[in-house]
Amino acid sequence: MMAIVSPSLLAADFLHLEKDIEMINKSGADWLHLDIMDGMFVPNISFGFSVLDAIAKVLDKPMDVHYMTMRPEDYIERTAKLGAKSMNVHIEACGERLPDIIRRIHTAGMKAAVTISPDTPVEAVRPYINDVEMVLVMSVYPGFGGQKFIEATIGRIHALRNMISECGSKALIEVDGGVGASTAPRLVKAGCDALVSGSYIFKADNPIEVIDSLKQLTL
Ligand SMILES: O=C(CO)[C@@H](O)[C@H](O)COP(=O)(O)O
Ligand SMILES: [Co+2]
Repeated sequence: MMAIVSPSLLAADFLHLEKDIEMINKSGADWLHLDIMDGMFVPNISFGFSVLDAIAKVLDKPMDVHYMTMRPEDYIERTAKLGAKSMNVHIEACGERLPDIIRRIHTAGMKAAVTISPDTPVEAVRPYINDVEMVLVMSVYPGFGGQKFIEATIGRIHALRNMISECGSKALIEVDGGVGASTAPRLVKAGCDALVSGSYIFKADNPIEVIDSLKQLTL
């Protein structure tokens, strides 16, 4: 099976977003990854619903929305209204509200992904592993694009892959941060199903070819 590729729009040219969305539509990308930040959960602010609404009108691919916010549950219905495929919420932000948030994401008709930052043990997702469609593993500290890949992520992906098979879960593993030519093949080998990649794709001379090269990585 080919890797799922989800380009992260954070690295796009925000003055010419339409051009980048058209490129994504033409490309072999499976999803479009959209990073929402609130300046509280992470020390940065990205973009909000006025931008998401505009994107939704021209985008042909499913939206993979990554909430780096303290209260993602406040936006479940609006995210579903956009037509988003999945909502990725951080375990560190949701705490004990997580089971209810997962239920509400499903009721709104979306797939739910539980997301873990680099310092959160992989074991923290075990209680939810049969309830979510995906686990998003951060391979950088969330908040900014263009950071260096944290090598310890490879071991974390192996551990998560083992947990998923032990528990008979169908959850996909997605990885986010510093994914490029030297890291993507090792991540897929370790058991990743889906690769989020921002700078490596959008800063390339030929982003469509880069997306294809990531897709060629077989699971
Ligand atoms: O969620 C985030 C950052 O917080 C990511 O989705 C980044 O946007 C990935 O960018 P690169 O590391 O691939 O440049
Ligand atoms: Co992201």
